[in-house]
Amino acid sequence: MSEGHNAVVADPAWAAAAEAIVRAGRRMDQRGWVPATAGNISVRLADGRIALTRSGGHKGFLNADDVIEVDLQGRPQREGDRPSAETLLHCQIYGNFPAAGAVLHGHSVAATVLSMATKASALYLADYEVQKVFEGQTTHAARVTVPVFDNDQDIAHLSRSVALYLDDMKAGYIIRGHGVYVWGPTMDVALARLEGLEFLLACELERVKLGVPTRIAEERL
Ligand SMILES: CSC[C@@H](O)[C@@H](O)C(=O)COP(=O)(O)O
Ligand SMILES: [Zn+2]
Repeated sequence: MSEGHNAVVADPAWAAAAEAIVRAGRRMDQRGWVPATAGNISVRLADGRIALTRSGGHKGFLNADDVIEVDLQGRPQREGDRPSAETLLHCQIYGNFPAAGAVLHGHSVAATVLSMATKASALYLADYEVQKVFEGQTTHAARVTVPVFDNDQDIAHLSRSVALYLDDMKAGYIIRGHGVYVWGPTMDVALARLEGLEFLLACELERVKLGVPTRIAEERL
């Protein structure tokens, strides 16, 4: 169990992680991806500690004290700390991907609306140059699958559905009517992937609104 994190000066690695989370929250808020108190953000430090947002705060107005430590099972490391409601989804990503260093969750309009406009269990992104922001993607001439899971307030139950597909995810995943989860080896990479995914979902939403053909879902939106 670590000391409290108010004395961040004494722990530069923790201070850097908290600062990365605060900056990411501001960025996500500027883009309209974390309305009200939506969203959660975490970083895994080199020593394995997980820094995560407290539950219930506005992610655009975070400060270092809004970032708390949890272990890989999601247990807060300081008595009284209330971690994100979706802590288990962060821990699942860190447990599954040893190289994951940051996890981002947002509630954009595009992710929310597109995932509610179909009952399909995946959305597809194809023919876009920006797909290359995702891991292993080298060309627009490909189709990137983004799994969609039905929303569930039982996060342990939801995580068991996610677990079945986690190894094959190139661009993160979507929870229906809720939002996206994206990760990367560093906060900068995770933010770039989130920005790429949100850009592509926004493009698809525009196409649906224009009534032009799209390959976003295998059934018609
Ligand atoms: C505005 S309600 C959103 C929450 O239910 C949840 O989905 C969320 O993203 C934020 O929860 P939090 O507990 O602050 O991490
Ligand atoms: Zn959420």
